[in-house]
Amino acid sequence: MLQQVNGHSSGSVAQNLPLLREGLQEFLGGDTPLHQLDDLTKVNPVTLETVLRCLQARYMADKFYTNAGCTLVALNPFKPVPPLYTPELMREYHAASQPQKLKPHIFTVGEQSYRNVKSLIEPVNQSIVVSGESGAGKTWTSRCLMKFYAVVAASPASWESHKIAERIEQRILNSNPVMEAFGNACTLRNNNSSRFGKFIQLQMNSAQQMTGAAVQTYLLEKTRVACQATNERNFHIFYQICKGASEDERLQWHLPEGAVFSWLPNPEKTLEEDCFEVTREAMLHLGIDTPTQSNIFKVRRKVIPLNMQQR
Ligand SMILES: Nc1ncnc2c1ncn2[C@@H]1O[C@H](COP(=O)(O)OP(=O)(O)OP(=O)(O)O)[C@@H](O)[C@H]1O
Repeated sequence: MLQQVNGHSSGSVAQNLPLLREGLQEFLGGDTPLHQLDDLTKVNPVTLETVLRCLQARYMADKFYTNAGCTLVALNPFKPVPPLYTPELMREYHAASQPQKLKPHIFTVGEQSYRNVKSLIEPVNQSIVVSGESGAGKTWTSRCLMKFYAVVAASPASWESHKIAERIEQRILNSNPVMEAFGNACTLRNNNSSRFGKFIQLQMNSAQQMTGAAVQTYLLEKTRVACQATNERNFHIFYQICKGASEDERLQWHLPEGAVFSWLPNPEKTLEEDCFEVTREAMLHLGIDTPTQSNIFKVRRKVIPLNMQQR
């Protein structure tokens, strides 16, 4: 797309350079401030510069979502923006007669897919592809979508079914900390980088209420357990265990207090992801009881920590 300018192929760009520059000046100096362009299809001429300038202007104005036709471009704000993700806003997008007319948002994408399922006589599965480079915000965006569906697709009629829906909702949200503890690690680009791909399936009944979820994972970077790049870390779960195990558990799991392990580099980095309690709590909600958890966390072979070997 970016190789074509005003309908001409890149071969004729040189001849049209003055025209292009003129168009560029006109666009950049036009009446509409760039941050107000909420759809990249309105950018003209379509060049790398105009698209990036538009996204930059929107980013500076705290507008992190921009449409590009039927695709949504999400910029990572790299700061918390709580008002952008409130349940009230979710309901606003859900209740809107034409959500696509509201400001670009991941909730528009979520709602559109939800309506596509709902509106059809014979429901058709809907897929949302979240892609981008490491640290772009894919995990964040998927979490947002799951929260969105947990809110909008869980309003059943009876108290009993309400309780069931609430449990499913809680389980869906609790799958995130567990998957992230076991499959995410701190890398140079992202403190909470997913080292695996995932296909998340949310299941609904004929009344479009959430009835379950399934997650398929693939391509887990298993080699990270034994080998990590300089300044990167192993999977979060190992640090969580080392930092969060109780005294009894340390004895049981052969993890002396203050032990240093060569396969756990950079333990001094304190990350919010290092919270063992959150993982355990989430596992409990998923139906993994404490004895089963203990079996998972147990280090079966006696591991001699580095600093103990020197003594
Ligand atoms: N919409 C957002 N609002 C606030 N912070 C965000 C948002 N999106 C991303 N972030 C921040 O950026 C960090 C990286 O995002 P995330 O982990 O989702 O990237 P990713 O694309 O999944 O990366 P990887 O491919 O390495 O797993 C998050 O931990 C979070 O701090």
